[in-house]
Amino acid sequence: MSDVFRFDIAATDGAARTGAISMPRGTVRTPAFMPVGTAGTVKAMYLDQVRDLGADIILGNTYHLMLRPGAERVARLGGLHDLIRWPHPILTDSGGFQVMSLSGLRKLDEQGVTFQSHVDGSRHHMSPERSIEIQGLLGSDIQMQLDECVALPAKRSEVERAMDMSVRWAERCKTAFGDQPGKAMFGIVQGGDQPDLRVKSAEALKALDLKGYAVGGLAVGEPQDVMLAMLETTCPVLPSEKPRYLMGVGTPDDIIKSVARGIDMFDCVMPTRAGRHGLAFTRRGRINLRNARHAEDTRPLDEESACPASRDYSRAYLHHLVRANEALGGMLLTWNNLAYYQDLMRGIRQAIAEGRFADFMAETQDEWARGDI
Ligand SMILES: CNc1nc2cc3c(=O)[nH]c(N)nc3c(CCO)c2[nH]1
Repeated sequence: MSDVFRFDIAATDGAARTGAISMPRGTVRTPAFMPVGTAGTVKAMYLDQVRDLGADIILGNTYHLMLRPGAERVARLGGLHDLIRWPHPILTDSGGFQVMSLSGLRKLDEQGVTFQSHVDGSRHHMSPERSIEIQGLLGSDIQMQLDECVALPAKRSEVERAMDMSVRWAERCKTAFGDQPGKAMFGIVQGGDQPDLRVKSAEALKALDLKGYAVGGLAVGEPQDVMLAMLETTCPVLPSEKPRYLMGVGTPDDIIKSVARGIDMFDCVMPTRAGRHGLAFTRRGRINLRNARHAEDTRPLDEESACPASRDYSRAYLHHLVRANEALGGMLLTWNNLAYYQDLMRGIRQAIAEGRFADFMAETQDEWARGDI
């Protein structure tokens, strides 16, 4: 396998781009949605199914995997790809976001984050260097810098402090990552809802000449229009020939509007988490299968879908499974939701390639607006 990491843009339509990221373990068609495989599994799915739905890459988490089974143990077992039997690209988040949202007793300073494991209470310290070392032990193809994501709303001084430190951590992560042909370390733009801080962060990371750039610090409680405004501020500053990854986003509407502003990659727990809670994403919007109105509805979620979970099972049966809290309910709805997300990404890529993305956006939003069938 060649040791090249490269991003080729095949077509653009306004600020939207479609193309492919080529890596030794495979090619990622963009815009891409990355199913979240937090602890080495996309919950309630077999990874063969995930692949068959069209996913080219999945996301893993440094925080979860360093705590259990442990980064050195994963390395001794041959790395994450062999362990979970996913030979395609894996992107790993650096752990900072998860530490701040999951762990106890955490302290963050220039050296890194110190925290207590939510698994067994053990204490850990993670520096930017250690985060990159862990991602290397896991065998990650795209490694994220360690950063500090500030929840919004936040004081400007807090946002600025975290943004400046994240830039310094990006420099340390670049040094720690070194030169790994075929792999990439992405910087993460911070700056909260402050346009000038977003520009400062993007300019500083651009100067590091990294292989890709994430837009972080969003999908943390701000309204969608604030998120989109930050993309309009940030994307034009980032190098157009490098991939742009919007972290933690989002709903289908978030995704389509973010693609229109220049984003190439997404990850979000929504399709998988919502599936486990009885929610189905469809071309006509969201359906809560717990609702009694589905109890005798013999229609499938979407008879036009290629996914068996969407096409072959009645809403009545899905309603029963959800109400009975049966594992199969979460499995089928997760399968349906990931199928819908990958179908949406495929439609987005085709529309951009054919220069009809604006029409595609309008048609898709009209279908959602028509509401539940
Ligand atoms: C659900 N919303 C969300 N916003 C995020 C923002 C960040 C961020 O700013 N930095 C890092 N490292 N990860 C982030 C993640 C986890 C990945 O999905 C986020 N997830």
